[in-house]
Amino acid sequence: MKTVQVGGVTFGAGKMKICVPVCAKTLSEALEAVRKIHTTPADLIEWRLDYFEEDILSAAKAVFEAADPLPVLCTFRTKAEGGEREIAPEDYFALNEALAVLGAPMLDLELMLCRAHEERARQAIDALHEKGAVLVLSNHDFEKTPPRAVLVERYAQMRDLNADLPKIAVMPQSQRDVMVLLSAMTEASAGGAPLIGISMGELGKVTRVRGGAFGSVMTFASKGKASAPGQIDAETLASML
Ligand SMILES: O=C1C[C@@](O)(C(=O)O)C[C@@H](O)[C@@H]1O
Repeated sequence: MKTVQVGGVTFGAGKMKICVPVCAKTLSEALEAVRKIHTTPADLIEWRLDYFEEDILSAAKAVFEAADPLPVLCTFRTKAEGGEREIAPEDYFALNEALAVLGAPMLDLELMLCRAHEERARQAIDALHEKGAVLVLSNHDFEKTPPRAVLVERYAQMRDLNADLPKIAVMPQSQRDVMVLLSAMTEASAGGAPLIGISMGELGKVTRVRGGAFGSVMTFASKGKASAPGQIDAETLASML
């Protein structure tokens, strides 16, 4: 498998990397959450910016420094894709560019927002890469699992937009849906291209543990507040992996 390096973390080599989200409203809550994550086997931290109620850019350096040596994935998850807050598209791209300037090691941009504002998105993506940030392009469906061909096509669109790590998280309604996601991941990662795939909820838990066998290089686990249905506690997941 091709690898993607972020600080001391090599995605695509060895086991799936464990990412633990921080869903804090204030900087002091975020620092406390980061401290707790350091006691877990997490490989990296996701800072969910849509939960944060203080000034993101003023807090960013303190969060990155507290997390060190773990890299931080900065994610503003929009309401449309299951997040806490709305944001105007220009503010969204500008925020991500500013975070890259401040040294964010990894950033998550949503595929649908990027496609709806493609020219602006490509400009932002180039700017993030110029600053050395690793880009996760993501897509979520908290209701259902779209057909396999749609999922494969979305992974391809993410690669076309220069994603380093394309990511899809969808909700299964049946066991078959879990297999639809795994099958789409297998096709989209053929040839060794790394990606991330998650089937959420109870039914999908198997993908959070065994997704690595189907091309997934990262899995999300919880410490305290989970950021999505089906997330497994970080220590438990590490022992399962
Ligand atoms: O995209 C994802 C994956 C996720 O939704 C999950 O299912 O674990 C959790 C989110 O915090 C993250 O941004």
